Amino acid sequence: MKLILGSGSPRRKELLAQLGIVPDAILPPDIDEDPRKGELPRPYAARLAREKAAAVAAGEDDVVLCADTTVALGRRILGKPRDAGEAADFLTALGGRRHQVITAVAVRRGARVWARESVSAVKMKRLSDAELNAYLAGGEWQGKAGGYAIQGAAGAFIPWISGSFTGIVGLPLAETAALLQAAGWPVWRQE
Ligand SMILES: Cc1cn([C@H]2C[C@H](O)[C@@H](COP(=O)(O)OP(=O)(O)OP(=O)(O)O)O2)c(=O)[nH]c1=O
Repeated sequence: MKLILGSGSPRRKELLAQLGIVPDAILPPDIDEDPRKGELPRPYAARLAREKAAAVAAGEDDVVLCADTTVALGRRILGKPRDAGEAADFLTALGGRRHQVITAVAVRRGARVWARESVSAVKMKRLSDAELNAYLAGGEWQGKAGGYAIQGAAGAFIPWISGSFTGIVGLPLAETAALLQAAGWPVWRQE
């Protein structure tokens, strides 16, 4: 039995390492991440996590772990910005309001799938032009849902959250540990 992390996200590898887990392989999935027409953020994240888990090639007895993080502003899905201009639009829309961060996790072993979602609320302050421009120039928005990373400089823009910090960063560890255990992966084995 191998553990395959189906993710190219360095955050997910690091969060897994917090549990002392080092995957046997890292195989980033390649799927279409376009939302369907009218699709709501939570079902969208849940669908993507499952599709990622299905797309990773693995042996019958291997455990595949995948996740998807989506930022939701009401019914609107904010994915990874295409460029700095889109990141600026996202951050301007998020500033001064509360939004949700959904991370869906899917664990697959053979044909069986265990899945859960973690939903957190995040308040971002309204950004001044100087804050926005400096943040964009720093490049941390790249590859991050909603165009920010709470674990970096954008932590200074976030006075309040309710939910799971690890979920916002990309892999909710409470849910992940429970799903891995359910799939038969010994999370708490003693060395
Ligand atoms: C909101 C937020 C997102 N993120 C990141 C986590 C994810 O890597 C990314 C959302 O994109 P995802 O599509 O969930 O993941 P990914 O494309 O990085 O990797 P893969 O599909 O191969 O697993 O945003 C942060 O690092 N910090 C944050 O505060």
